[in-house]
Amino acid sequence: MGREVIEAATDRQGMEVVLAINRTDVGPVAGHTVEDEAELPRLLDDRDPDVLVDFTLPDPSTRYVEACADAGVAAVIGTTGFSESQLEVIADAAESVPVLRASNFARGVMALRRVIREAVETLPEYDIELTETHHNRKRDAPSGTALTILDDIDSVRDEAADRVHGREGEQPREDGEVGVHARRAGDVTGEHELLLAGNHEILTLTHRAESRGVFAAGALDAADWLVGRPAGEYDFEDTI
Ligand SMILES: NC(=O)C1=CN([C@@H]2O[C@H](COP(=O)(O)OP(=O)(O)OC[C@H]3O[C@@H](n4cnc5c(N)ncnc54)[C@H](OP(=O)(O)O)[C@@H]3O)[C@@H](O)[C@H]2O)C=CC1
Ligand SMILES: O=C(O)C1=N[C@H](C(=O)O)C[C@H](O)C1
Repeated sequence: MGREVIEAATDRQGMEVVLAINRTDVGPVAGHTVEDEAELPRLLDDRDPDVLVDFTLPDPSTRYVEACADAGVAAVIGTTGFSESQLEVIADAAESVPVLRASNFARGVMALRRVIREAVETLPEYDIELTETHHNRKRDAPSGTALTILDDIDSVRDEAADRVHGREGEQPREDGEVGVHARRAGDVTGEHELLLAGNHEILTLTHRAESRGVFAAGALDAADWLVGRPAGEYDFEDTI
């Protein structure tokens, strides 16, 4: 994703890449020298970017957002898989600078989330199963988007659902539970499908990302929107 973001930002009118970092030396990307992430605090002071866009892992991501808070730089976070304590670090940073975190920067997923909330409210008694499919290199499961969708479901139901991750052996479905299934295969960019079933009918709502460019474009839209906002935590939905 880092590569996608650097390339998209380089091509975008009105945007300038003043700094690119990575853990390992990967050579130049889109003509930009990629520098050592250990140098981030100094580089933020020297280059003075308006905003940092991060797609890495939870541990580096929280270190980067702390560095942004110290340097007064806004942060867009696309990384997924944070623990509760790491989310607290992000919330602390957001007391000093604007921070926008989203598990999925595809606009179609923003629309999917709205439709899912509507469908779950309209069909309160229906069984729900959520399936996500990603490439075989993805580390976190279920995906960040799946967790966001599960929170969306809880937000419109009277009670938080029991999340049942896969099923094995004697495990009949309980009322109100939501089955969650993570598939990892090949080069799949990212698919999320919510199935609602009951009353002799089935409704499936699916989003399929066809290229990682869609996430980079959304993250840059978010970056553009975030610059100049007051300190605080923001969501991709706030940008619409
Ligand atoms: N919000 C959204 O729309 C999207 C979110 N994502 C999320 O973005 C994240 C990154 O995804 P993706 O680009 O596919 O993952 P990759 O594994 O391809 O890249 C991870 C990056 O993090 C770096 N990294 C790994 N470990 C460390 C470390 N300990 N310290 C510093 N840097 C480290 C890697 O550096 P190195 O090159 O040295 O290995 C690499 O640049 C994931 O959490 C994914 O779920 C992905 C797509 C869309
Ligand atoms: O790791 C990925 O690739 C993706 N991760 C995000 C997630 O965990 O939801 C978003 C997208 O589905 C691609």
